[in-house]
Amino acid sequence: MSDPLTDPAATPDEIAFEGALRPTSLAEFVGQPKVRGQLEVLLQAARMQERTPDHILLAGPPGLGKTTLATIIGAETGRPIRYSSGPAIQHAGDLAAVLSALVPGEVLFVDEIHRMARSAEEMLYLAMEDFRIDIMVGKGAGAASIPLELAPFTLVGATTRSGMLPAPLRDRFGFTAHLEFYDPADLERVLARSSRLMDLTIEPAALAELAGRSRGTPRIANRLLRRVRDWLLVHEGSSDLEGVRAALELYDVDEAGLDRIDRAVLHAIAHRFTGGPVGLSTLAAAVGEEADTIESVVEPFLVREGLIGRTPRGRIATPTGMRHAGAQTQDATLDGV
Ligand SMILES: Nc1ncnc2c1ncn2[C@@H]1O[C@H](COP(=O)(O)OP(=O)(O)OP(=O)(O)O)[C@@H](O)[C@H]1O
Repeated sequence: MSDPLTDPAATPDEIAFEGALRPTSLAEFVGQPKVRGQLEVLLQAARMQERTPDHILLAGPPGLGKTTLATIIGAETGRPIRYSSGPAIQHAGDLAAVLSALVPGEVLFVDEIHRMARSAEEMLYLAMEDFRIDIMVGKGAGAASIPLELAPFTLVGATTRSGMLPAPLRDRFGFTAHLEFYDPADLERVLARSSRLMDLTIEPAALAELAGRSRGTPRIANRLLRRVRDWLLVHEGSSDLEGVRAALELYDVDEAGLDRIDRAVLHAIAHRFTGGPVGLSTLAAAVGEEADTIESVVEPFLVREGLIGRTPRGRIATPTGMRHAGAQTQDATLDGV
């Protein structure tokens, strides 16, 4: 199990908390200036021509605001929004039921769209292009296809793996927004906004500290803020830099945003395997974690921070990573791998 504090995926108990902190307009949406600008033009053009906006694909790692943007697209266009997800659409019939219930102009949000069944994907091609589907009734020689007209709608798909989407589906989106990790200044603004909504007063230096430990991800920033709020309440502590540092120390999040598992992985590569290279399964066994967790949650962050590198022979610690783990560096040329 990965550490829930720094895992970018939402936990079930977070849904209500996240809903309360979700911006409801593009103006309120912090950061991602490029995507915001692109969406503004796209939505305004549709408004001016009184048509449904083009289908939109939101691509990027978890916790960066895809669901939030979908909700905003609904709000900005003044249209109702219906939520679904790839894993919930396991048959073409599941999709037909959703599509046939849409009201004119509705926004249909499909989270994790890359996990939808293949048979449903094919139905979606026609629906996206022509706002109609063919429903198959009967079997064998008596089978017939009945065309069904759909209300015009805007599909907003979200994916953490745009590379896994088949090209014909990707091509049917009029616009793809690529969400990037947030820089610390933007995360500070996310945190300032969230603390206002949570009725918390936190000093700017303390917010900056939290932002620096949030892995470029608003979901993690909000989650750390929630832990700091609890700490302040229980310890009657002060909401300054020292208070935030003490709270994060309790939860094992270090100054670079590394948690217990990140540090265990880095420490194993640096010390046990003397800087690497080491294969994924050996590493997983050494730290007692699932290889999948290491590959999908821990590694991308450590690579992005320049602490480890991936080579054809396995994972290595960079000199920065070796220093972070308190290990001797043997080869200064590894920096920036
Ligand atoms: N740009 C932003 N400004 C303010 N808050 C944000 C922003 N982006 C995300 N958040 C907050 O971060 C949390 C997670 O966002 P959201 O659920 O939209 O992420 P997601 O990309 O859809 O994640 P997943 O891929 O796991 O579904 C929400 O509470 C949301 O309010």
